[in-house]
Amino acid sequence: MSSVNQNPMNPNQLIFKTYQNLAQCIQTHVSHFLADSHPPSSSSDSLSNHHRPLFSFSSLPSSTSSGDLSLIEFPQEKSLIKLAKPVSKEELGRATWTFLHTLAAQFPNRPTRQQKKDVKELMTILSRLYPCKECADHFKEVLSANPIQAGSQSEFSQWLCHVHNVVNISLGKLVFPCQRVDARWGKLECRERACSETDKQQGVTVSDCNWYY
Ligand SMILES: Cc1cc2nc3c(=O)[nH]c(=O)nc-3n(C[C@H](O)[C@H](O)[C@H](O)COP(=O)(O)OP(=O)(O)OC[C@H]3O[C@@H](n4cnc5c(N)ncnc54)[C@H](O)[C@@H]3O)c2cc1C
Repeated sequence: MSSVNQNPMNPNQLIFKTYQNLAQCIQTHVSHFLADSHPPSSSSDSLSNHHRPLFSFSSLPSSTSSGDLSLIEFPQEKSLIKLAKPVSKEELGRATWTFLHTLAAQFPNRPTRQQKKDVKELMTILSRLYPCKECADHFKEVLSANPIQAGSQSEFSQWLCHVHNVVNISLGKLVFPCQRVDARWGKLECRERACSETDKQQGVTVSDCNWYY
């Protein structure tokens, strides 16, 4: 006896069967996707699973170690991305003062003419480009009443402490004791390049030769 199908499908049945297979296929993929969207129990599992979607909202961690910041983990990238949220005037101010006082703490004891010019320009540019307009305008006035002094590291850090205090006073904040500025803003933990032979011959200190260019 031949094994040929004795009941061949008519064209309508064939089309119906094809759609049925297609629907089943889609259903299978969707259920795999949903299963993948739930985070696995260990972080190593999550990193080795290459079929996970890049991220899905259902897999967002409910809380993070960074307090109120919302973070999305990209398992394959092993990186954290902060969801954008507006930066407050206070946060911006603290970050900028941190940058400026840290810069002043690293400033050379014997700055070159170029370095003195650079910090002066930096302050002027800051007073023009500072992202908070009212702060920038106020800082312009502060600078014109208190011209920058950057003849040495201590001169620059004391001047900066003074202008920060001018801003503090205008905001009704406490005045910082500038004799304590070195205790508050110490040296930066950063790998330093070795001094060249010329630097050493000229008696340039390690902290200063990192600055010479
Ligand atoms: C150039 C500039 C201009 C600004 N202008 C304005 C403005 O017009 N209006 C406004 O609302 N905000 C302004 N801000 C922001 C404001 O100065 C503060 O940064 C913000 O209010 C947050 O204050 P804070 O109390 O957390 O400490 P911050 O003043 O940000 O100080 C940060 C830290 O620095 C230390 N510190 C404080 N004073 C001194 C000092 N004199 N010397 C050394 N270290 C010090 C303290 O440990 C303090 O915690 C300005 C910021 C900058 C950088």
